[in-house]
Amino acid sequence: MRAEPGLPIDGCTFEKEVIRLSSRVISGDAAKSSRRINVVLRTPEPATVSDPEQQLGGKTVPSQGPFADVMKELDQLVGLDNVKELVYEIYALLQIGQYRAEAGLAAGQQVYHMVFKGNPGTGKTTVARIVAKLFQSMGLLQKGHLIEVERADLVGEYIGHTALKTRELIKKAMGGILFIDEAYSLARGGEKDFGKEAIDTLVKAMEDHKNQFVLILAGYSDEMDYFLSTNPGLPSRFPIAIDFPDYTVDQLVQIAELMVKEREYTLIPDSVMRLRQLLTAEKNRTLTAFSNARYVRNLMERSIRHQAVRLLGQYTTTSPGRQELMSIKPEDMRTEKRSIL
Ligand SMILES: Nc1ncnc2c1ncn2[C@@H]1O[C@H](COP(=O)(O)OP(=O)(O)OP(=O)(O)O)[C@@H](O)[C@H]1O
Repeated sequence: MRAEPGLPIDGCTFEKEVIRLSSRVISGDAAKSSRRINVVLRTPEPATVSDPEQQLGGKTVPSQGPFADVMKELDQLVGLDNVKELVYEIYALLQIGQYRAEAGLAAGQQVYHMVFKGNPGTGKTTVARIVAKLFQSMGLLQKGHLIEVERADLVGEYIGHTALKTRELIKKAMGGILFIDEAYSLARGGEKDFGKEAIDTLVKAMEDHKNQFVLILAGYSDEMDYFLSTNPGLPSRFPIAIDFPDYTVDQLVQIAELMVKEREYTLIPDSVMRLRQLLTAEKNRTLTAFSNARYVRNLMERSIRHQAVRLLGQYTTTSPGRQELMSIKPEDMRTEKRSIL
């Protein structure tokens, strides 16, 4: 993937004061910057009477165009109300920013680097991918792709190697989002570790390539809080922090139903009951490391395999009917990892 030059902007900048993010907003030096930038804003068409509308977290947003498609994708995610509200606020900010620019009013620059905090499988990567597309459709990012990396991708083996590897990935992320999973591990070895070199290179790139890419640091809540508290220069550079709480059993059941529906399967009522039992037991068993929707996805994929084996055993001379082919039964839902595939 080739790096693209800077983001096109068109005299539209925004005041930090305009945004009130429901998730935590950390005021910072970067956010205080009042330097004017040129941004071509492809702000979504305002909703009109002839323009059918859709809802996002109870708010009305346009239902046509690329922006609308991404909003639809976001709205289909189960729960995540804080994320949906935040996205609506960014949308509102851009919309009003455009009206302000048209009215000749000044505006400050907004910084969109973020911290995503939560356990595995709580939707951090999924949301980051949607945010990338959303920012592209809003004209904030040129390409809207996501480069997902972890410590091993950034940190090298000798002096200078880390800066080289990190710069290479930043280059790939230009026009999109650089998503660093388990970002706290960059501070693992303290001052002498090469992880420190990766952090310094990232901070420099955030200065040198303002508005050309968005950096998202993701990881467990406690570890991320500790990481940010031990790197005092960092919090002010990440004005948006979003918590991804563990899903409830009800939400996980909804997610499971969505996942099987996408594959044209259904959970019969007894299977939903079995799923509830399994989820409750698993949540109690792994208090801290429960992998949420990822656990559900693995369980559903395993159940689909078990259903195939069951059906093949049952139907030796005839083929199963449509209903049988679609139904996941309680006996298909087993937690052990053993599998034929
Ligand atoms: N709210 C949701 N609604 C529907 N599906 C979801 C939701 N959250 C997560 N998923 C699905 O669960 C799976 C895991 O999600 P994702 O990879 O985004 O989690 P994560 O927080 O990034 O996990 P990790 O930290 O382990 O990488 C994906 O298949 C994703 O589509």
